[in-house]
Amino acid sequence: MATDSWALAVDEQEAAAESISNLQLNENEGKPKSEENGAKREGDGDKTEDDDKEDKAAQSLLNKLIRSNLVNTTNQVEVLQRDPNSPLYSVKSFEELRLKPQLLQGVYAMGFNRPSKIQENALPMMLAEPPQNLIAQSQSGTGKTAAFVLAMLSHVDPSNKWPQCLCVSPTYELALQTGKVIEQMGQFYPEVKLMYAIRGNKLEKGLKLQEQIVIGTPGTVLDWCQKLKFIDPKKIKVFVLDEADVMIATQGHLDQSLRIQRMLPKSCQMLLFSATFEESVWNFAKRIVPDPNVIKLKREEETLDTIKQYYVVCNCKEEKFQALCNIYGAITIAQAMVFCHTRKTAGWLAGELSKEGHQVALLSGEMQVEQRAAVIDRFRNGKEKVLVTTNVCARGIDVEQVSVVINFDLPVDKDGNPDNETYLHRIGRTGRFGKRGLAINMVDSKFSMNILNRIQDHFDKKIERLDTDDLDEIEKIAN
Ligand SMILES: Nc1ncnc2c1ncn2[C@@H]1O[C@H](COP(=O)(O)OP(=O)(O)OP(=O)(O)O)[C@@H](O)[C@H]1O
Repeated sequence: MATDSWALAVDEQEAAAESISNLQLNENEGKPKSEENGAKREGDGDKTEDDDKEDKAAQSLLNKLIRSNLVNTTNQVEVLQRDPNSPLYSVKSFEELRLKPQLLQGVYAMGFNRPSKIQENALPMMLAEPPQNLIAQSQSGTGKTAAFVLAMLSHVDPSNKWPQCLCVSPTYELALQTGKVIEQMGQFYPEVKLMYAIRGNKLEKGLKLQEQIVIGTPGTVLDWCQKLKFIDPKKIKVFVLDEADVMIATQGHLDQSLRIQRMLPKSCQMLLFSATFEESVWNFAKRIVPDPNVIKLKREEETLDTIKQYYVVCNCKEEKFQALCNIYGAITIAQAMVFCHTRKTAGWLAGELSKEGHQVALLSGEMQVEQRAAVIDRFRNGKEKVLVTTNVCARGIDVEQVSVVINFDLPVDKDGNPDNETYLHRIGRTGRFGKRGLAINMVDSKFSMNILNRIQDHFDKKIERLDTDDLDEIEKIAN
């Protein structure tokens, strides 16, 4: 069915366009000119680099908003020291870091008992004297933000009433989130003040900032350093560039970040963080951070080993819905995620499931990031038992407790080929959890049967046929 890939492409563009225009609508209010270069041309259909950046930024924000704790990993941290002869320090407790008591109190008040894997190595390096430069990469949720926030707070001298730490984030919303962490961790250290260099924060001409830490987006930070001179860049001791992979997706941000970096003194400590580390990020990182120490933490791989996979053959979406109802009638499902191609199908399906008495949450492309986070949060807290979504909305979101995943439509890319990566991400689990899961794929045409076969071949894992009219057979899959 050729319309499948077309529908997906349309849905993706539609969703991207809307989430972007939502973000951009907000962003353009009172925004300095220098940051308006990312505006999307309405209706041009093609995804631009800026759209990708907004996708990434939105995803990163979503992850932050819904994350309640640290992502654990069994992988080992890889450390490349600038000076291989100097001893490699790592710490197993926050006490070993000899933090200021007010900061230690802040760390514990946040519920942190011990450093995360990345923090074990990154914190001693960042807190060392003389200061060391660092490039660190690890997946979202592994404790990078908390690490550099602690480093910034440790390095400021509160008796000096001028900016000493500068942190740049790719978007207004991400800057606010990081700001919140600074405020939380510094809650017992009220002498240290924070200023947001973000759109809408208009200061009087000629003002000199007294706050020791400034967090903002590259355009505004650059203006404040260069044009408006609210900040004297020569007095900056610590420069943090967060979410480098999101940052470089926009040419403007990349240039602005480099221009900020060039205004800083040679002695300034440069720190750069990224969730991913493709070639482009690495090239950018090396330009921002001279003589770096490098810390990398590999992402935990997902696997299909503990997942039982089935497929159901149907003729149309109504039959697929009926099959879904039969499955629900036969086995107890604590929580399920159902993926559809288009927002229209997702909306329709959520409506039908509600009519059947299911508590359904719908994640849809027209929702703002905060609304999406609220839906995911409710679902994670068990307020709804079924989450119906399109792939665009749920990409990158981990809802680990879900034991059943239903592909109401199989994942295909824009050319109509199987999207194996998305398939794995939807139903796979990281080895560590090892929880058994159930995946049910709905097939409704020769096209989708072919996609299913290719996915099966790709992973070399059998996907069994399931007859949803046979209640006994369905019951067996639950065991
Ligand atoms: N040492 C720790 N112990 C317990 N929880 C922690 C620790 N460090 C961070 N956290 C918590 O873990 C979550 C993820 O941490 P953090 O936001 O620093 O990760 P991150 O790698 O910066 O993620 P992202 O790339 O999404 O910003 C947060 O809720 C944070 O409060």
